[in-house]
Amino acid sequence: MGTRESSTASQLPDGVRELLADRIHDVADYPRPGVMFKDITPLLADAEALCVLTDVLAGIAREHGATKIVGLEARGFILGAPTAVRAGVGFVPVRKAGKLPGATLSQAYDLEYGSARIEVHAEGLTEGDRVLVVDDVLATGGTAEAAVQLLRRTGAEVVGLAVLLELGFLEGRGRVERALAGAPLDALLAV
Ligand SMILES: O=P(O)(O)OC[C@H]1O[C@H](OP(=O)(O)OP(=O)(O)O)[C@H](O)[C@@H]1O
Ligand SMILES: Nc1ncnc2[nH]cnc12
Repeated sequence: MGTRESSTASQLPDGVRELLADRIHDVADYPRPGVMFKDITPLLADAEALCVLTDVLAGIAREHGATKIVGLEARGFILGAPTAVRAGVGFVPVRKAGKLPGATLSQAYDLEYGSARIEVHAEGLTEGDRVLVVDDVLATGGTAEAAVQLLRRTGAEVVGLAVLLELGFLEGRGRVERALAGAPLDALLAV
């Protein structure tokens, strides 16, 4: 995968950028013609890369004083849960509609390739929680924007969003930064 430097302040230790970037593979025309899908499964399958990625994300969580990690279904769960363990905080899932058993708050959004609705348990977060949102890819920013808006409605403070990879050409950063209202957006890699 060809990458440029992230436009965030995230400083990756020597060699880590390559370790991660080399294990994200391009898949053309998936899931729709015209989409270049960024497949993170080779990275997940590599013990060293997964461990390093989790450590970097946990470092961001500590830096921001996060008390909870929120992962966005589904790939955000894979990265978010081990990050929470490493950071010593709890994990809260934001799920696609209809998957959570309790009372939920809900938010609709558009994707690069479709539209969807996300939900969180209404009592999963409360005032006083400091939330770091974790996901794999920032594309159009629709998912992250909706997640930040949804999480604010719980009363929690969103202290940042951390993603493995930002697709800069889709220009999602602006809308997400507006939603974050000053909280940092850390993208470890950007193309
Ligand atoms: O910035 P956006 O344009 O909103 O796109 C980014 C989102 O799209 C992908 O999730 P997807 O909804 O495809 O679900 P998955 O993780 O379940 O595959 C990705 O994991 C992000 O959550
Ligand atoms: N091009 C892409 N690759 C991987 N995940 C995505 N989520 C939205 N767009 C994506």
